[in-house]
Amino acid sequence: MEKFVARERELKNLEEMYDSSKFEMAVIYGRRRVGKTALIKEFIKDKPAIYIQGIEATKELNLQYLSDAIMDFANPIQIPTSFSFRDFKDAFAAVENIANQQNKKIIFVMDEFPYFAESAPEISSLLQYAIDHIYKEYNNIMLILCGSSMSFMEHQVLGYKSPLYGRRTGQFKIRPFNLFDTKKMLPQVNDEDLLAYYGITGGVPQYLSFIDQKLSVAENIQKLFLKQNAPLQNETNILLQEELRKPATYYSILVAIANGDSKANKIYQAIGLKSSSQLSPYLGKLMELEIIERKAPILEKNKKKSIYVIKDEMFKFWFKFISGEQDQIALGRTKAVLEAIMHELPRFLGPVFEQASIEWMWKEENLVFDPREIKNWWGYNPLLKRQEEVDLVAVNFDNSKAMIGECKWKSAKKLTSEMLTTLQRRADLVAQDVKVNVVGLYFFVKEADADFLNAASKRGIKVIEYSSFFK
Ligand SMILES: Nc1ncnc2c1ncn2[C@@H]1O[C@H](COP(=O)(O)OP(=O)(O)OP(=O)(O)O)[C@@H](O)[C@H]1O
Repeated sequence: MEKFVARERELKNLEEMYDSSKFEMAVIYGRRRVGKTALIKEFIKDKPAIYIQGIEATKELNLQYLSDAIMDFANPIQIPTSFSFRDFKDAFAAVENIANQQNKKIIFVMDEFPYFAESAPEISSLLQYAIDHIYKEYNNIMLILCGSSMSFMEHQVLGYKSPLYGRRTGQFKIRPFNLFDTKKMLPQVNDEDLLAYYGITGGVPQYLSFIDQKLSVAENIQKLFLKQNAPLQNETNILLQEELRKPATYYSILVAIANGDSKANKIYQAIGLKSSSQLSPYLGKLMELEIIERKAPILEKNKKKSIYVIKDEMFKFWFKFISGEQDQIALGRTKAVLEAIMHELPRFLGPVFEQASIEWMWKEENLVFDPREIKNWWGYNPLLKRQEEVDLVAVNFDNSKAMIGECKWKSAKKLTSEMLTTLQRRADLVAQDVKVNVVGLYFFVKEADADFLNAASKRGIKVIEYSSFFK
């Protein structure tokens, strides 16, 4: 693996758990390829740890591998034998015996926990027994359960119906990298290309690890999606198949959303379902997996105003540029496909830049107030008789104040003073609609020239150039 980067907060919290004088149980979960195992390996690398990964196999084989891991830890130089514990109960008890013998706190990691539970459904109850009657008595075990089946981890491990409910002392939902962590992974890439890679991969560490920093963006797109056996050519299908029973229906829903159907009543019609209530379980599941999200304008209470959009950036890129071209790609006719992607890419990066600007705002310390929420806003402008949108609205703790921002991923010469007027007009519209006092206007741009900076400054609008994000 490349050099491990980011995850500072998670590592610090895990360290604190390890240093405590009590039994601790951390639950780590998140999307596939997001770096759960990498985080665990980094955390345990210089600590006494029994690490075992569940596999899609029988109970006997999972127990055998667990037994091997425990015996290896207890006696690393022993010649391998085929000893196996009688059952998981004995294996869990043995972990405690070893910790007691060695007289130190040990970490016991069960990675891919859902595979253990599939092969041996009693495992959660047996683990609960071990925690309540053994581990909590001696306080020298830190247990880590990890899994990428998010629904399994959320319902069967964290949920109140699980025997393990209430045992965890720390919970870590691992998310893709933001722009700033993405930069740590691709330090040699220039900032402009960085935004493209962030947009294409959604900051998922494994996808970032496929990027060759010496190649151009076009060459990397070719390498990741278009070449024969390209690692992401079929990744969305693989993920849908792994997580869902009826991937075909989900696939059609994603195609509909990617084509611009954002309301439930449009989506169910587009895919031939009978009603929007038939659609809801599918949408629910896709939201749980964080592939799509339901969006509403900031501070909007009326649920009817919400729309569905693809949240996972890699899915967004794939459904926009790859899904319709699979036949061409299979035939190796990728030149025109790549040309079309590169032509559309700046537009695709518009919303990515909005997201990056929001992340800048969350991290910036010298704002007029600390935001409680930062989101888009959209609504009807009665004077212009049309819908208007604002890229970024940040509100303070009691929703009384707002900062308003517009984001433009365009070269300096395409910026005009009308754009500043539009921002001011829209800020007034937001102020009226959500009853806030606007205390700051921001214009986020790729780059700006002196004329634009002057014009903005005269109107009290702060211009934030993309290059300053990293200072
Ligand atoms: N913090 C990190 N720093 C550098 N590279 C990372 C980091 N996290 C993940 N990676 C890269 O991403 C790859 C995938 O990560 P990992 O296998 O840990 O993901 P996972 O969430 O356990 O995935 P899965 O659920 O699919 O097994 C790693 O092999 C590594 O190349």
